Amino acid sequence: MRNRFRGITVRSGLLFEGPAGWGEFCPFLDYSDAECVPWLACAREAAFEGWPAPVRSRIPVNCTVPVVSAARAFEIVAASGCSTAKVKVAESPLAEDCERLEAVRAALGPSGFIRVDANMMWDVDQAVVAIRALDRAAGGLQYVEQPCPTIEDLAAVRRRVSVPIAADESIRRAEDPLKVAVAGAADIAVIKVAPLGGVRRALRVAEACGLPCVVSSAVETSVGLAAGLALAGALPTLDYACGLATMALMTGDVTDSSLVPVDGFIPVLSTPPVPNDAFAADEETAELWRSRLQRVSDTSELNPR
Ligand SMILES: O=C(O)CCC(=O)c1ccccc1C(=O)O
Ligand SMILES: [Mg+2]
Repeated sequence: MRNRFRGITVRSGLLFEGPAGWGEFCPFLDYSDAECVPWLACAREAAFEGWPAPVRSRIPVNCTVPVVSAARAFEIVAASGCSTAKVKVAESPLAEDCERLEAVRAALGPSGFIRVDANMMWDVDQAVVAIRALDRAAGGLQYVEQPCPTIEDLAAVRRRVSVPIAADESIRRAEDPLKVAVAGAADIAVIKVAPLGGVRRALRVAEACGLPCVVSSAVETSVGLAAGLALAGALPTLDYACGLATMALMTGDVTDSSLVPVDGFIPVLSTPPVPNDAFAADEETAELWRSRLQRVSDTSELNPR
């Protein structure tokens, strides 16, 4: 990673090939075997089944701004070519988040869209105070992603602020993402293809939640990102830019034709890109992933869904 993101500085995962192409299995290292089962289903869908036909050929995307200085945030947004920026907040003092948002607005100009992601860091009162300040600093926020941990808290915040609320962790870490009732608690659903078990399952979650969706990545290589793009490409409607421009967060990729935005859009591929040997893991890391794959495979046979 170019910067620490979600507490990590190095991303690792396992790529495998099947008759339909390459799949990426890359749950974060702190996830339990049970929580990794849908990630494996997503990789297997790419490798063995392929994806449903898309209804659009390119996806508008946001650039992602980690917790960096205001000056660096300006550079990231200006260099991205994107007219929507997603900014990580709540990990640094509110005044610093506000400065970063002012810099992002300066880089985007008045017509750009700014969204923030708090990754569940606030309680309801903190969220209300912070969202009002951030909305002012940004010159208007498009939405705030997962301000608080629970659905009840999202609903409470939503009643007290005018900025729309997006649910992320509330959906992807739910016991059953197909049954989670976010409609009264959020205005927008963030859906991620790997934690939701692949393109087909994520499409069902999108339909079940009944909200406009934003497809976001889990910081995969271009192999895994292609699945997210397939999901964004297959959604019946897509009203917002997606969080799939995360290759820019990484120092490199495993393909020569990296899925990075051009003029704010990334193309939808019909099959995943074919990886090369760049960033091949050391033997210890490879063994960790082989045994993880075996355990998660065993777990998914015990709990078919
Ligand atoms: O949405 C984006 O622009 C980037 C993806 C992102 O923020 C993310 C990436 C990995 C894990 C969690 C998250 C998140 O949205 O919280
Ligand atoms: Mg999020």
